[in-house]
Amino acid sequence: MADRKQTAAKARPNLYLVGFMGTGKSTVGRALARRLGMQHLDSDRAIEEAQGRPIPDIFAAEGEAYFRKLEYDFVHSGHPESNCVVSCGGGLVTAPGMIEELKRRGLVACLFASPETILSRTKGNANRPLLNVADPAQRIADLLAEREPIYLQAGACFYTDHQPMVEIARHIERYYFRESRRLTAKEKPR
Ligand SMILES: Nc1ncnc2c1ncn2[C@@H]1O[C@H](COP(=O)(O)OP(=O)(O)O)[C@@H](O)[C@H]1O
Ligand SMILES: O=C(O)C1=C[C@@H](OP(=O)(O)O)[C@@H](O)[C@H](O)C1
Ligand SMILES: [Mg+2]
Repeated sequence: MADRKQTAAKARPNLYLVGFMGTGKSTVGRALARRLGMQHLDSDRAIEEAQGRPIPDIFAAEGEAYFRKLEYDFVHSGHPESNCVVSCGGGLVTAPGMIEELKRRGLVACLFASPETILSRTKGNANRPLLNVADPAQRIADLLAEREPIYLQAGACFYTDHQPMVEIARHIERYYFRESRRLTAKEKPR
């Protein structure tokens, strides 16, 4: 019986959190993993650990395209197939084919916030090289305009403005329970 329970636990699909910088993917992902009893991974942290250097250094030395290649490798071969809540870096789903790959591997929740909220949540933090510019508000507006169509088709949408993190985690947890049951039922042979 204990064995059967363990086997069932092993089959839980990954939950990927995607969305723009500052929407709360890393923070909410940690809380969600605790609630769901799953491992938490952050693509940014995994890349930094594997590279032995922080993201701004990778961008400065190697450029953004190289960082996107590291994200590609993380998704395709750098993380477990199941049982994980994965907080993705904000640009990870913008490369062609990445959304499809995440959806093939699990469930995808996309977090949203207004440009004002994004600015207030990211200002004063130098760890996001794309926002280390003279006018971060303008950069946020430009990047959002470019990326929003991609985020809108990336997965189930969750709005985070004026929402306590615990509420966001609860909403996504409900989505995960509902959709993972549906997935498991679909996979069961008739
Ligand atoms: N719903 C929220 N309400 C208030 N602050 C938040 C919320 N979500 C995230 N934050 C804060 O915003 C900052 C960025 O969050 P983070 O999880 O790093 O975002 P992301 O990984 O999407 O870039 C952190 O300081 C975090 O505590
Ligand atoms: O949106 C992006 O292109 C990026 C988002 C960052 O992660 P967060 O979304 O967790 O800030 C990090 O991967 C890198 O600075 C690039
Ligand atoms: Mg993050």
